[in-house]
Amino acid sequence: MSQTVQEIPARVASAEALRVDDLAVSFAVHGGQVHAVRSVSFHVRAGQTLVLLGESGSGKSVTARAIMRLHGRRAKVTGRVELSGREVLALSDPDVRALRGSRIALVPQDPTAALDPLRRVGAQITEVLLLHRAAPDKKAAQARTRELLRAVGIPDPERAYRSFPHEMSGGMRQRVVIAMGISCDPDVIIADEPTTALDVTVQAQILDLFAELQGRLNTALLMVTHDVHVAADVADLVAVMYAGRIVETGPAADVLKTPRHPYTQALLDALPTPQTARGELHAIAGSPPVAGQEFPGCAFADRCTHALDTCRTAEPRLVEVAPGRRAACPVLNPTEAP
Ligand SMILES: Nc1ncnc2c1ncn2[C@@H]1O[C@H](COP(=O)(O)OP(=O)(O)OP(=O)(O)O)[C@@H](O)[C@H]1O
Repeated sequence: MSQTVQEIPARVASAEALRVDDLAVSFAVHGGQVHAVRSVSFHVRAGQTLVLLGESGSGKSVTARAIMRLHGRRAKVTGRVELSGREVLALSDPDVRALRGSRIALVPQDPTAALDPLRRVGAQITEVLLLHRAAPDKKAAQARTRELLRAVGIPDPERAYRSFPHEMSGGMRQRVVIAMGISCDPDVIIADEPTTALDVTVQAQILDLFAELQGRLNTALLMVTHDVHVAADVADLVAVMYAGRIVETGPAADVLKTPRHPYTQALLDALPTPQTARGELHAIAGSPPVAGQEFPGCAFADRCTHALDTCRTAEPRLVEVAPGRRAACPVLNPTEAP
């Protein structure tokens, strides 16, 4: 018999759902390699939300796609990705396909692209349930689809069930994609800028929905965003990315309150506040690195107000700066000489 969302047993809160170790992704391009992601390591436990935060081009989406093995043939991926104890990068293609949608689900930025425009919403969710054998038969899958549409806050699930995607608002479509994502009770949900395409009030509703579902389902959530407010809203842990690397990571409340890397500080300084007068925004000086740009030292040095000469020659390592917190800036976090 199929389970309702409320009936799904709670996962063990301390269980590690996703572990990424030393992930590196590079792309073969004309005349060389673009190193899009390097030395990325983190883990997310059941019930936790980790936000990958950074500007456009920092490597957030490439990281998310590599975890799901959606990186394409031109990419070279090294490192380890462990999903509930299974090594994803070593699995065969059919095994990875079986994992996607069942143990790990993706909620993309654009819900329209994730849905078939020619098929009714209910049929699309029912199909996912049957494909992954999450319901014993069609009737049970249809009943569970209605339950899922209700669980993601769609006011008239019956009508939504029979609707085509274009008959729904962007926010409702994103709820449908989330319903599809949680349909097989995955261990991990990856949400890649899930609210960027939505207007502000709908954004807040969708973030509330993620929080509510997390409380109920105890799924691990990896969210990708460039928006500090989104990170502050949903994250337990945050990993700040710059030029393909994590430059700072730790509990979101600490990292966003007392950042220990100049890039995180700059991101926070660039936020408008109710007191910010027009024209007074502190945009981060300089521009982010372009794809393929290589740095002998710290990639942020040219934009950093704290940079020393050594920052341009020696690559900073991510080191523990407080319990549970790591940052890759020896200038803000000097260690005592041996
Ligand atoms: N298929 C590809 N071939 C070559 N380079 C790529 C490819 N996909 C991504 N990149 C490069 O990898 C880097 C990281 O891209 P990524 O999409 O992860 O950034 P992001 O932080 O998610 O930003 P955005 O929010 O704009 O997607 C960028 O420099 C991008 O140009």
